[in-house]
Amino acid sequence: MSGARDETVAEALPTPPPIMGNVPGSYALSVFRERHPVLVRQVAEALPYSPDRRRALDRLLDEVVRDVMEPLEPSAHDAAAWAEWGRGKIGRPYVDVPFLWGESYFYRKVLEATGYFGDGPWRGIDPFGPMKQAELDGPDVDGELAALDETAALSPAERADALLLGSLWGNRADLSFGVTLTGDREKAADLVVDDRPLLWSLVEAAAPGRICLVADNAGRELLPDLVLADDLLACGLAGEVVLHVKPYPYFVSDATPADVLACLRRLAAAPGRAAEAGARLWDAMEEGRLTLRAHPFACAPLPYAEMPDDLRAEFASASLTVMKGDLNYRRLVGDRMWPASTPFAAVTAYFPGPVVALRTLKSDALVGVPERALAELDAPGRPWRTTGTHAMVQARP
Ligand SMILES: O=P(O)(O)OC[C@@]1(O)O[C@H](CO)[C@@H](O)[C@@H]1O
Repeated sequence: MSGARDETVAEALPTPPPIMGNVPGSYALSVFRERHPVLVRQVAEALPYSPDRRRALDRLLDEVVRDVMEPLEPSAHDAAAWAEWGRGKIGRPYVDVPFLWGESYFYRKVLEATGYFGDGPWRGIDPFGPMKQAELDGPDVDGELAALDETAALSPAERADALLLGSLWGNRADLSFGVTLTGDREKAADLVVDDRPLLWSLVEAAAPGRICLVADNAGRELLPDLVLADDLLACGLAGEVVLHVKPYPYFVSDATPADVLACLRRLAAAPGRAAEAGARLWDAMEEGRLTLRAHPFACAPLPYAEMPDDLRAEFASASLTVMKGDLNYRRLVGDRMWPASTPFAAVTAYFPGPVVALRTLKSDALVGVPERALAELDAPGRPWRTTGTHAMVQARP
């Protein structure tokens, strides 16, 4: 696809309005009204915060319930950046600004309340750490890692595909490395779009390429992401995997460098093939074949179309960028009210290289689904766009 043609396609697309939180009955409104207050209470209970932090969390709860975005403390290291991004937004209700923006700001305010960037003892303490740790220690993970041993019976192509599906469904956070072909067929049936053939042709054509894997959640999603990265490196489909994570805690479970290390340790401590993968990944990090990035833009309230030049150059130099999860999908397509049949290639034409989205559907942003498929999905009258029951693999060369 030539760059010139991409721009023409992009220009031809009318840009729909952003998804907002102030639409009665919408998923976005429920996030602000129901999810955020609960989350603030959960964070407050997860650690023995000192009285000053508890008061700050109470104030945040009040802010969320009153629904007015208050400014960051002027002393915050990033106060100026947020004031600039938030021009015309701060002071308004969370629900009256674009959904992506309001949510992002809320997570920044959680870190302010818990003192994550402050000078006190809570500096650098992940407020979502206890939840992440509980997930990683949970009994399900043992079973999921043990199931990796079943991949020994598969051909390299079957194994790569099974691990890809494990990584994809890991985004639902109830992943399973159920790698039997029956399991794969069941999972494939819930794929709203399945561009796996294009994905693998891109990977193979560039092998051993440099693959950027833009991670989403820690724990039970990051483990299968790492296992997939290991397989790509081990079978020579990738010469280098660049794993992009968040520089600091975000959207509850988003992966940070500390979470990557926790997952590597979890793999190394497991029996069987999981431990072997963990050992290879450890070596790959030491040798620079698996590298970590934690770019500040990963926590910016902005779509990828507005990414800074250094990140653009990074993605441009990759043979493929894989975007994991719902939030990355929203940022990739701009979190707008696209008619769902709008072509994925047209919406992502701005992206500086081949790109694949691996995502379970957990919010309203949706493109690239043909009208007929939409009608079939809508027919039973059950929600499918925001429940995580369906997934998609969308690729653009
Ligand atoms: O990126 P993930 O983990 O797949 O999904 C994150 C997400 O579903 O959680 C939010 C609800 O708080 C949504 O706005 C958002 O898209």
